[in-house]
Amino acid sequence: MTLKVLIVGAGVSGLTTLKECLAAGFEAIIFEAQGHIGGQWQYTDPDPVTGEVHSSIYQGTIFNSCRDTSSFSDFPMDPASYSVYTGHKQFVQYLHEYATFFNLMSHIKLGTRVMKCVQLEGGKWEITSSAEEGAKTGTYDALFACTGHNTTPFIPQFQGLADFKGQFIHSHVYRTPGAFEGKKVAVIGVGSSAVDIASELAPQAKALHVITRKGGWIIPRFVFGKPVEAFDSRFAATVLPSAITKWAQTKLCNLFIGDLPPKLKPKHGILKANPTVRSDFLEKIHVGLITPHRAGIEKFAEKGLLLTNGMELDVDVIIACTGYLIEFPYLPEDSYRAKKSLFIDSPNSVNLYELVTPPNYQNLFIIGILELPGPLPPMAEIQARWSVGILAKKFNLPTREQMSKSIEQFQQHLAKNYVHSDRHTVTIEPFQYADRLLRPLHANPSFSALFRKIFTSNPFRALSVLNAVYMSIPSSGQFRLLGEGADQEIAVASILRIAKGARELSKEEKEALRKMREGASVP
Ligand SMILES: NC(=O)C1=CN([C@@H]2O[C@H](COP(=O)(O)OP(=O)(O)OC[C@H]3O[C@@H](n4cnc5c(N)ncnc54)[C@H](OP(=O)(O)O)[C@@H]3O)[C@@H](O)[C@H]2O)C=CC1
Repeated sequence: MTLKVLIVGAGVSGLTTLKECLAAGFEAIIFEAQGHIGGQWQYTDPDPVTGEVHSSIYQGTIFNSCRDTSSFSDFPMDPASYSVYTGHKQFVQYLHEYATFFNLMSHIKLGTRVMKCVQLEGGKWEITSSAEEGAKTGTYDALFACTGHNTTPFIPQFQGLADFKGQFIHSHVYRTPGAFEGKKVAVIGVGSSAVDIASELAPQAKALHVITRKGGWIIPRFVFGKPVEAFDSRFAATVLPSAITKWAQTKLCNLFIGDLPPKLKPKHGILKANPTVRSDFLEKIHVGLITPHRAGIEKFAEKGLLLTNGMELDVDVIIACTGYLIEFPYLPEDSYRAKKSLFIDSPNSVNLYELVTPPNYQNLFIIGILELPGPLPPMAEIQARWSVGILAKKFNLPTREQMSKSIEQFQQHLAKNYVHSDRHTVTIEPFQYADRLLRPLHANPSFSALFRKIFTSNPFRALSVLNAVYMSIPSSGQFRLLGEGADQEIAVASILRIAKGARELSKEEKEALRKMREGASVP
């Protein structure tokens, strides 16, 4: 019997989930509330009447990971069309190309908002949705929630917020720098939103303050002319002892960016917090355009802020870049939220086995709620393949008790290895996580499996692939080389082209894509 599957959201996670579901022969459909695909990555202007915005993307958003690592594993981004780091417009264009190439659009119902999902006895999901033609209810065998975790702004309960007479916004609604020209601005936080927004506003603002409690490592996009990820590798992440890798990464960072400004220099090590990527932020501090403050917020006052170090800031605008709440309003809350974490007490702690599926509900998969030093799209794709593998009975989930134990161990791991914060409740180490999820599909690119290929296929090519997978920039084709769902032709061609640094798709890639389009693309 064909499984009937509903996917909520047509962003990065929803599109790749749809593609995997169709490839497995499921009857799958996406319900997307907006009138377009792209999810968060589709920039939207504020509503002219209410001022509300859908996406958290601002005009200046540039992908934090580079083109060669960020594509889905079987659909490379052509360097002839895409820049080394893509802006949001280019990335949405890529998502459109992906959806067209894999014939996904006819399986997407735009303008359809999922309102409520209830699990029925026996495990099916009853879904209530609303669209222009009215509300509808349907029943599905499995449900994928792919609406991301950067939608609901997290605004801490700042004391005195109502007393502030200036403008207060969350980064979620920030779009362009123009409106802040000549203003005195305070930005709270030092995550990607804070660092991007501060860097955009600083040249035009009268004063630009950045307030951070813990400081942070700010990693440049380019190091010695290459994307910073070119200095990462599967070898460094999975073969070298982690102490050596961390030492080398810290040395490289220090060498390249110099000593961090004291107000920014964190006590924690380089990968103990989610990384923030931006090349010009430190420069803007060094030339006096941005003033960092190492303090918390004591309270808001009529004319600005009182910081916990006793400093008073007189400002016109305060932008809280304080992150987002993990929230799925259409799901039962106990299907994803941890009741109370023993290790990190945060509303963002989740009760999901492998950060995907809850032990207490069946056939529910949440794709794409991850934080990682690297790109989300290939990881969301792996989560989708893993979930589809479960539904297709390629392997079984462990027992409920085992899943709960594993969630507890993951929480312990977070508490031990990351700064305790609402930001670090879904943080993963990408290679280890990817391999764990791909292992039951026999698709993890292990050294031994790739090494064996030297004796069973063209040895020179197999050696080049092994070398590229372990020593080169971590491109996502490595996840399509083996096992269930493998597509060797496109995977090998794109891995080798990316390792070479060629400036356009290779002939082999074009040929592999042509064959996929003509024969193998999903219906
Ligand atoms: N270009 C891109 O690709 C972009 C990607 N993103 C992504 O979006 C996600 C969200 O990023 P972002 O919006 O920056 O949020 P983050 O959760 O990453 O950062 C929140 C920041 O706010 C601070 N903060 C939270 N609460 C308080 C408080 N009460 N007082 C003072 N400071 C506080 C945190 O400090 P502390 O550490 O002390 O808790 C942290 O510095 C991330 O995954 C990020 O990578 C965002 C923007 C651009």
